[in-house]
Amino acid sequence: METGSIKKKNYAVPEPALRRMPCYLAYLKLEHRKGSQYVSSTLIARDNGVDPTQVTKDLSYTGISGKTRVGYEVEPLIDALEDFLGFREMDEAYLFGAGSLGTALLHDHGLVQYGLKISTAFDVDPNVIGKKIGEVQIHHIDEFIQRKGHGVRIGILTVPAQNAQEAAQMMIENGIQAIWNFTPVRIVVPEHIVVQNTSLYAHLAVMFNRLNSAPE
Ligand SMILES: NC(=O)c1ccc[n+]([C@@H]2O[C@H](COP(=O)([O-])OP(=O)(O)OC[C@H]3O[C@@H](n4cnc5c(N)ncnc54)[C@H](O)[C@@H]3O)[C@@H](O)[C@H]2O)c1
Repeated sequence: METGSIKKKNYAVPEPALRRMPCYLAYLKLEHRKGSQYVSSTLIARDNGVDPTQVTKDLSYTGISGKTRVGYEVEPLIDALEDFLGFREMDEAYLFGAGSLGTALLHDHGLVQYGLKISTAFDVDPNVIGKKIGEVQIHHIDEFIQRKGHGVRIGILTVPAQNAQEAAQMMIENGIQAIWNFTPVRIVVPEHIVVQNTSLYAHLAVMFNRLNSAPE
């Protein structure tokens, strides 16, 4: 794996396609483990609940196309998807707020497989500063400000909602260019800053709604 900067910009690719690609990737890895050498777009479509033409279109962004009758060669497609999604380059991130969610993310081994390594965590609580969670040391937020210019461009925001905007501002002022925002606050940032909002609860709300409106 290379260490690198924030992944190549693939802005031309629609977001729904980008969201489907990690699912195809996980599926292809399972197929690879089962010993499959080729897999058809029809099969990928069926097993992922997507239309086959959609699968072909989504996968065409990687530059790989299927062969008539046999479909896609599994291994090269895995490589192409991982390259395309930037999962093979390792980006370094700082985590802000090492509380209950921050700790869970620090314990997650999956992030590294997807090209994100949390190297340091920052907090304001004297009870956690100086401790280690997994391999990651927790420092006082002031140390981040002193580190300005150290080249880390990704920040994971897991502070309480009431501190989110202020923390985001401080992150940006000190070189963070992309914020993975787990707080429920829609933080206001300059246009050039990348923000990705993520909420487990939004999906939970959808699940409850679907469950409660399902026909008897
Ligand atoms: N997106 C999701 O699915 C999801 C799930 C759970 C929680 N959350 C949100 O994540 C955030 C954290 O939740 P939690 O349960 O881990 O809270 P928590 O109270 O356990 O942890 C928050 C941590 O942030 C620290 N902190 C406060 N101000 C800070 C600052 N300015 N800089 C750095 N650290 C600071 C606190 O000391 C604490 O350690 C909340 O905004 C919560 O709403 C989102």
